[in-house]
Amino acid sequence: MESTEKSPFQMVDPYIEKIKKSLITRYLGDNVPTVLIAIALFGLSIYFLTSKKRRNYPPAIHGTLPIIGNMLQLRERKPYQTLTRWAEKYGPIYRLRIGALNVVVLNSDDLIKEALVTKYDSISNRRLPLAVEILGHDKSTLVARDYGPHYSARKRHLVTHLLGPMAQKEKRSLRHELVVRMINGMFEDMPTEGKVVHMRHVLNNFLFENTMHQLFGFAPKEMYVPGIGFLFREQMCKILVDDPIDAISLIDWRSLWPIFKWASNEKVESVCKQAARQRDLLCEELLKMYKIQFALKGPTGCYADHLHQDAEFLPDKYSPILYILWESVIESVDTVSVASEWIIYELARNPHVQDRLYQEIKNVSGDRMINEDDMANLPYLGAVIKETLRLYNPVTVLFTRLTGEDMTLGGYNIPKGWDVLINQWGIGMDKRRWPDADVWDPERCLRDPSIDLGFKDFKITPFGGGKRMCPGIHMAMATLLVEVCGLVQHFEFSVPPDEGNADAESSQVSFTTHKATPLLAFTKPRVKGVLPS
Ligand code: HEM
Repeated sequence: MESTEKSPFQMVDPYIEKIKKSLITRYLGDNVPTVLIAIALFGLSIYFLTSKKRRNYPPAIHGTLPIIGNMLQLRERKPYQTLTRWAEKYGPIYRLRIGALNVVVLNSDDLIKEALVTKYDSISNRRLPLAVEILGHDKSTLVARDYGPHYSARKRHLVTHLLGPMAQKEKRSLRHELVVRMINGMFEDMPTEGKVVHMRHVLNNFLFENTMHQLFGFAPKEMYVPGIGFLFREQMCKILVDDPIDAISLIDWRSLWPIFKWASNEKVESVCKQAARQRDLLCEELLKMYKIQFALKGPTGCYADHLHQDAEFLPDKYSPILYILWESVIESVDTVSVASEWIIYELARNPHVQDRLYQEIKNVSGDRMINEDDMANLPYLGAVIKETLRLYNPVTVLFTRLTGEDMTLGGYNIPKGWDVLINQWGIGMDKRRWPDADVWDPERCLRDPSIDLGFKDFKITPFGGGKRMCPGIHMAMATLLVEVCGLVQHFEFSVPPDEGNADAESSQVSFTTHKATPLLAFTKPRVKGVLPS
C-alpha cells in the first residue's frame, strides 16, 4: 500500500517523484544497494586521504613506532642534539611521539616568540616529571604552579623582595664582599708563578654562599643536622642541589604514559623520597638557625625575613616556606654554576679573548677593583657571557608546555592536550643564523646589540621567555658579571695540557649542561693581592 503521507517536496511537485523512480529503475535496476555502498566507500577513502591535510598538523618524524613512538630515536646521550638535527631535515616545527605524548618541537626564534609571548594564554602551564611533584611537595614550587592568581602573587613577592632589579641592587655590597672573599681564598697558598686550581669548587662555593646569604642571611661552612650528621658546605650543596637534580633527571615512564600515573615506580620514587627526606632535614635545620639569628639580630634583609613578615598575606599558605626557599637555592646555584664554569673554561682556552677582556676592565677601573656601577661600560664582558649562554645554554630544552586549548603555531593546528617543547639549544645553534655555530666567538654578540636574552629578542633564550621567563635573570646576570670580572681582573687563566679537561664535553642526559669533567685551570696572579675598592 502506498503511504498517504506526502513529503513537502512531493506536495510542491508530484511529477518529479515519478521521474526519479523511472530513472533509477532504468539505469540501476536492482543494483541500488551496491551502488550506494560503493559511493559511501569512495567518500570515506577521499575523507581519509585528505584528512591529514585538513588536520594540518606539523610534519611528523619518520620512524614512529606503536606504543613507544619516537623514544628509541631519542636514546642517544644528548637528545637536544637529535632534536636540532631533525630541525635541519623537517623544518623549524615538527611533531613526534614520546610514549603516549604528542609533542610539538619548536626550533626557531619567531616560533618561540609566537608560543611564549603571542599565544601565551593557550600554553601557560608546564607538564612536569612526577619527580618534580614529589620533590616540590605537589605544586609548592613556583616552577610547578599552574598560571593563576596564586602563581602571580608568589612570583610578585619573589621579584619584589629578592629577584627583581631593585631588590638585586640592594645586594651589590654583599656580592662585592663575597667576590673579594673568593679572590682572597684563591690567593692563599698561591705562588707568584701560579698553580692549578679546581675552579668548579671555587665557583660553587662562591655561588652557594651568595645564594644562602640572600635567602637566609647566613651561609654555614659546616653544620650538624639531626638525622643526617655533620655536613660540610659541599655536602650541603649536594643535598640541596645535586641530588634533587639527579632525581629529576631520571626517566620515569609514568610521565610518558600519564594513564599509568597511579602505578608505582619503585626506583624513581625511592630516589626522590630519599633526596626529599635529606633536603627536608637540612632545610628545617637551616630554618631553625634562621629563627635564632632573627631572635638575636632582628631582620637582615634576606628573603626569609620577607616570607615570615608576609606569611599571613601570601595567598598560598600551603606552600611551606621551606619549599619556597629551597626552590631558589636549586634554581640559582646550579644554572649559574654551569654558566660560570664554561665562561672560565673558554677564557682559559682563548687567551686573546681573555686579554681583550682584561684590557677592557683595566681601561674602565684602572688600579682599583671593579664594581657593579662599572658594568654598563663593559660591553665585551657582556658579549663573553651571552656567547657562552648561546653555546652552552644551561637549560637546553624547556620543560614542555601543555596546550590548554586548540591553537595554531607556525600556521599548523595543535590540539588541546599536546605538549610544546622549546629547543633553546637548537635556536642558539641554528646554522642559518649563526655561521660556525659550534665555535665560541664573543664578537658575534658584540656585533648584534639587539640580543637581549629573551626580553624582546629571541635569538638566544637561555632564560626562556614571555610571562614565565626565568625571574632570576637579574640575579644570574649580576652574579656572573661581578664574578667573572673579579676573577679576570686578578688572575690569568689557562688550561693545563695534562689535566684531561681540554675537551668541551658537557655531561649526558642531565637537566643542565654541566661540563663533564670539573674545570682545573692553571691560575696565575696578575696582582699581589685584592685591589682596593
Ligand atoms: C644562568 C642562570 C639561569 C638560567 C640559565 C635559568 C634558566 C631558566 C629557565 C630556562 C627557566 C624556564 C623559563 C620558561 O619556561 O620560559 C627558568 C625558570 C625559573 N628560574 Fe631560572 N635560570 C637561571 C637562574 C635563576 C636564578 C638565579 C633564580 C633565582 C632563584 C632562578 C629562578 C627561577 C624560577 C623561580 C623559575 C620558574 C619561573 C616560572 O615558572 O614562572 N633562575 N630559569
